[in-house]
Amino acid sequence: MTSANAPRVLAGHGTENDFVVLPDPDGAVWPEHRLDEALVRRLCDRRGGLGGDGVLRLVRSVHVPDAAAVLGAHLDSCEWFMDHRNADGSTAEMCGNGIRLFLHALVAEGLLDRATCEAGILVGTRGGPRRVGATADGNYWVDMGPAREFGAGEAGVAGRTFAGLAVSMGNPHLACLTDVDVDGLDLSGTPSVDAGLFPDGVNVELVNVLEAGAHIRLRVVERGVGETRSCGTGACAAGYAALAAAGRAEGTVLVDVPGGRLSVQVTPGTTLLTGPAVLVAAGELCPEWLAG
Ligand SMILES: N[C@@H](CCC[C@H](N)C(=O)O)C(=O)O
Repeated sequence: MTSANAPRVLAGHGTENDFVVLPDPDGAVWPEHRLDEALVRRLCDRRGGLGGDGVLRLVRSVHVPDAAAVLGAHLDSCEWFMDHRNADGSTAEMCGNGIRLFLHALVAEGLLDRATCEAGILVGTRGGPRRVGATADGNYWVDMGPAREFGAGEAGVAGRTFAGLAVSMGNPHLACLTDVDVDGLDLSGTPSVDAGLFPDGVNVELVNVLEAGAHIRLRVVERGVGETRSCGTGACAAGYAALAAAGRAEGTVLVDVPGGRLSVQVTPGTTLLTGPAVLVAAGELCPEWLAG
């Protein structure tokens, strides 16, 4: 079934952190008022909608009203803007798995050529510009900027209290290194955290160190979503915390998540996240469903 008025849609994931992708290069298909919180929730609904941890709109920065404010002098160097929404309809500053899928989808949709993608481009996000590109082996890397510590906190999860490091990757994280086997935890609830330290909410990572400063396993409860099978910014925050716990300010950490494996390279100046991006389907949204 095809219809002239049916918006194009793709579905994909990065280490099984999955997204509904809406191509909207000229901002004409999904103006802000149309892609509202309620529609994002419906799209991400795993039974009544397509299902996903969030939505990524592929749009040129000039068509995003608040892009100039967040990108400033970088507006001209960021042709594209990753308009990310969490499954509950809220916006986030950054999404490490989403931005790799964003680049992959730009190429798949013919909006960016492969050579430019391999060289890397600057993408606008609500957390500022981020450089992202493809690796020779078909993965994607993103320069996430430096991890910034902003205190120590605790998370109440599954009837236990976990101590953690508050780390900003543009968005807020509490990375909790623990000896408790994270695979055995019930993460169906919302973690309790200090609202003073996290006034805008927080993503909580529960982390087992497999090899000090080199290899970790994590599970994550994301702000605006709940438990997901991966979180790119969370992997960076947890990698940074694992290195700090090993007394190091730099290094490369392998991060195992329920949905696969990511690599996080930390230097004093930046954080490089590398991992896969997968498109699963492409088609169109049914006007009848949209009108419902
Ligand atoms: N899954 C993402 C992070 C998405 C945003 C997060 N839920 C927040 O609200 O900060 C990632 O891969 O980084």
